[in-house]
Amino acid sequence: MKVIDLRSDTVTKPTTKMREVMAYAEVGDDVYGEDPTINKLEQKAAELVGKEAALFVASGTMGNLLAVMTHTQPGNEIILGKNSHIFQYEVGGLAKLAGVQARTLDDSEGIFSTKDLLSAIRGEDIHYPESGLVCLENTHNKAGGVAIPKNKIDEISKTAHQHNIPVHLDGARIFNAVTELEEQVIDLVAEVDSVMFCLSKGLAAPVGSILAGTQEFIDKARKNRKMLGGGMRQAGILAAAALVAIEEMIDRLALDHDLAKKLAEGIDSKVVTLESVNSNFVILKVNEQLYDTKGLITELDRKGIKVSQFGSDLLRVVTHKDISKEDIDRVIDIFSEL
Ligand SMILES: Cc1ncc(COP(=O)(O)O)c(CN[C@H](C(=O)O)[C@H](C)O)c1O
Repeated sequence: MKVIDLRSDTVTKPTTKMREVMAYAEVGDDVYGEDPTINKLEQKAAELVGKEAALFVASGTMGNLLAVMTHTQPGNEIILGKNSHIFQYEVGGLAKLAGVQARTLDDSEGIFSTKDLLSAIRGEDIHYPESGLVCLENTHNKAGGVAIPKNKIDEISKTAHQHNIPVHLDGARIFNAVTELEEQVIDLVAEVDSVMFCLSKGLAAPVGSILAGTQEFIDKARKNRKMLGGGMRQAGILAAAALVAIEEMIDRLALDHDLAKKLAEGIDSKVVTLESVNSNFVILKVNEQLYDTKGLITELDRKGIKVSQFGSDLLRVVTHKDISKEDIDRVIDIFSEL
């Protein structure tokens, strides 16, 4: 039976073209800055998001950790959403490895308010840590893949900058955000100081993310990456696939969003109701009178459908390039039969 894997867009497999270019990639020792394919990727990625420089890293988590480490000093307090990926799902790296404490704000709608930000920014007081960084996320995972409009990103960034605090954007799915908002990515990230975006999710590269910012910031982040053991040698093999990801896989994200909408509109089931659909995320609420959520996930898995648990009675369904229209039709049928 064919498995329809809707757990996440992290499961995307590289395209045939990615595998071909990986095989013939021109490589060198990237620790010495001599991998031509990495250099080309970092230059193109920086241009793509309108920043001075960019760094190829192993994962989105590493990119976010490097941003926190590089913007802050140990002992700083960083301000971020209580539902942010950096706070919820990055293993406490900001405390253990960056030595900062988290000040969380309500980002249930995908971003916190300027009012809440102002109340969290530390003033001068002998008792206070310094507010060292503000982190945002777009699209926002725990808010259901919601895209945050430019004006909200800019408003928070402006307020942070008025208090000399830098802003990092966790843009793991920033290209899903621009697809949803029909914005240019350069405009959407213009006011943030650093942005991380994932190559290995909707863009389907096998590995990696990009961290972009000023040249000075990226030079420091590169050194921090080396300290974390993230200096890579002939990484052009991975960069070749990443170049295909940014050159060819951004425009097709609209297809994933269309399939998410198709699923949301087609769901007609006694066991789940539609909670939300944003970008490539569909959130379903389980009727716990009929199924407990974990039991339903197991039953779906038995039928060849993989989904994620997203809350006590919520499922997350994420569409991506390896999901077809026919797959979505089958998922709708299976839910209607349950
Ligand atoms: C907003 C955001 N920022 C960062 C990351 C981390 O990226 P990786 O470290 O997995 O490459 C993720 C991954 N998200 C993954 C998923 O959604 O399946 C899991 C939860 O880690 C993310 O959603």
